[in-house]
Amino acid sequence: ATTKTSIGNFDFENCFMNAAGVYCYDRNELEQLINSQAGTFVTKTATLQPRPGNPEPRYHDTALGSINSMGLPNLGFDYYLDYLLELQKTHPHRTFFFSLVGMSTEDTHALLKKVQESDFKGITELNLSCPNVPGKPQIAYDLETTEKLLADIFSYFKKPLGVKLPPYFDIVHFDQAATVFNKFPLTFINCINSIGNGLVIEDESVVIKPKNGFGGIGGEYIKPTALANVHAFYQRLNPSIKIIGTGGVLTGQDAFEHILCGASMVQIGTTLHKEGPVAFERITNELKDIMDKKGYKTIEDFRGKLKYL
Ligand SMILES: O=C(O)c1[nH]c(=O)[nH]c(=O)c1I
Repeated sequence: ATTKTSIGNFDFENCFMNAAGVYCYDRNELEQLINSQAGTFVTKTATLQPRPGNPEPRYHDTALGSINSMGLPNLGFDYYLDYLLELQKTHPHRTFFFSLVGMSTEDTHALLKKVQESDFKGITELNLSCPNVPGKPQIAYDLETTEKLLADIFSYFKKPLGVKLPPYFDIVHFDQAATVFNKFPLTFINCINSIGNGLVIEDESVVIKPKNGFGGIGGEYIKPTALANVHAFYQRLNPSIKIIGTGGVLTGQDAFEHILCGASMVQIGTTLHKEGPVAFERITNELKDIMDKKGYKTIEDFRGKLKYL
């Protein structure tokens, strides 16, 4: 079996990659992803200026997953663009993802105009779902603002673009959100970001410093919500808008379920943070074993074919 995939006009040797924020802060980490079994990588979400992020401790692993309130720490847009342009020379046949978001609507447009005018040939992931910048809402929970933002963006942005979404929890919200996304030539949507503003307690205390311990939840806790978001949008979106499945992937079986729900690419966050880039080899082999046992040669043989009772 092969776990290769495609998104838009891009082909990838493997349908696994990191989730933005994990193992993608600088050149050192990104190089490790390039040299791993991952099919591609996405950068840490970049802002116009570098950001130190929230006070530490701001990330904590638990038995069932993780909680984080990083606060968008990153080395700034130019650092990541420079590296991505360098990779276009050293790895001309590979396509990478550039995650970004502005701290204001104006900044978001400034960033995307810089990408549009640059020689960047990869895929842009606009993060509409950061839950950890105090005072800043998760943009994609405001569908009116999201529609206006996408309408303005697509008036000038002509390169491949997808959006990173927070989890939705109401069928009516799936309907309303899909109606908005279907209006635009999106290359993909990525479901889901961490479940925002959870609380993890050990003994009598929170485990992270920012926001009195409130942070985005990842790992085993979130797979049912992640699968539901992947499948809800798979059922509702134009087939031209691919779906990246993120959330709760620990094993090949978890990845199989994301693809069964409609995902064309699977991102790994918490498990990558805990295990390191070798996780890509393990999970890829586990998925290939499942496919071989079931007689599936490619992921297209079962993608989206979730059975109902
Ligand atoms: O706190 C973060 O940096 C962060 N953390 C997340 O869990 N998701 C996000 O999109 C972001 I931008």
